[in-house]
Amino acid sequence: MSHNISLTRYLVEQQRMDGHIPPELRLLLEVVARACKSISQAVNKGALGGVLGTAGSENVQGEVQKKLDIIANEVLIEANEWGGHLAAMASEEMDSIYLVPNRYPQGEYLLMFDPLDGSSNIDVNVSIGTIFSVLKKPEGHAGVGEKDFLQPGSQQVAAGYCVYGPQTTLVLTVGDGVAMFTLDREQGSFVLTEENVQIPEDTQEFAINMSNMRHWDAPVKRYIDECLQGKEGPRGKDFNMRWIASMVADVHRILTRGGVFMYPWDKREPEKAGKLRLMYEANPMSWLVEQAGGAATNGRQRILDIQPGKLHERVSVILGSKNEVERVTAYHSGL
Ligand SMILES: O=P(O)(O)OC[C@H]1O[C@](O)(COP(=O)(O)O)[C@@H](O)[C@@H]1O
Ligand SMILES: [Mg+2]
Ligand SMILES: [Mg+2]
Repeated sequence: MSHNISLTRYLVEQQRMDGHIPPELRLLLEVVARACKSISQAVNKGALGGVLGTAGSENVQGEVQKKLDIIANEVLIEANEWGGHLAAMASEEMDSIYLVPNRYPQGEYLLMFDPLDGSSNIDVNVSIGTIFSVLKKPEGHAGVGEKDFLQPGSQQVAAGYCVYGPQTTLVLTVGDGVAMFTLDREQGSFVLTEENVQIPEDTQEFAINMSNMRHWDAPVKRYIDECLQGKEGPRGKDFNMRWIASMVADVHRILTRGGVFMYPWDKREPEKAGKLRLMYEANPMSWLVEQAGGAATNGRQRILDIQPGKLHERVSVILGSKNEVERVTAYHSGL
């Protein structure tokens, strides 16, 4: 593989190949990438740029917003609203959908994002990221409303994330495998560094917030308990554990070397299906993981098959190496 293929060239080639992606989608993804580049600059400046700390406000889910949550949200909106490819956007940080203003050309795509994932890691200089997902506006009616966004993840036409870590890496799928692009700061462009990413089917590494153990449901307890028994237990092998608390960084590790990630339903807030958001976190990550040969379920059902009931819907998430995800899912049906 040549290491000089820019994101633009990769997308142009995807567009040419059997018309894999339409030109409007290619341009939209380039704008998202440009916004990520700009968020990456802000992240890099840290205290020097005055971007650390809280903003003194709360988002729609009652979470305290960090300055960077708001900055990243604004960067994504400003970059995308005038391009002519979008009908509307939705974000973890906004109560309702954002319609492209009338003064700008209207498009046929819907963009969803978690502008800054891993907010608790911003101030401690640990990897954070942006997660995004693109749907097509359903045909047959004028205008756009929240209902248009309520499509299962299997309808996504593009999904990806950008992780701001020791390197800034953009990871993308348009339904033809997963590709990774590293930001070359001297050139100012994302360069293809990994194609056809594959997650190994087996793993000896799990990611879960162990402090919630006493609140989990029996199938998750059983799975983790068996992992912890290591060589002496029913699994017959030792397991390692990682928990970064930025989903974007945990998923990036899994796409790089395998593993299983879980943020299951728990008893702390039993009325919520989970902590993570279906539209901005679970759907895009699940599609990437499936495209890399892994699996993603909520314990009972494939995440990409879930019909969302509302924009800010939450979901229980188990994703990563196929055999482990299948095992945890089987435990949920009592097997
Ligand atoms: O602090 P906890 O409960 O372990 O939660 C960590 C999880 O919360 C999240 O940070 C939620 O994302 P936001 O920072 O976008 O709210 C995930 O990225 C991560 O997996
Ligand atoms: Mg998040
Ligand atoms: Mg967020």
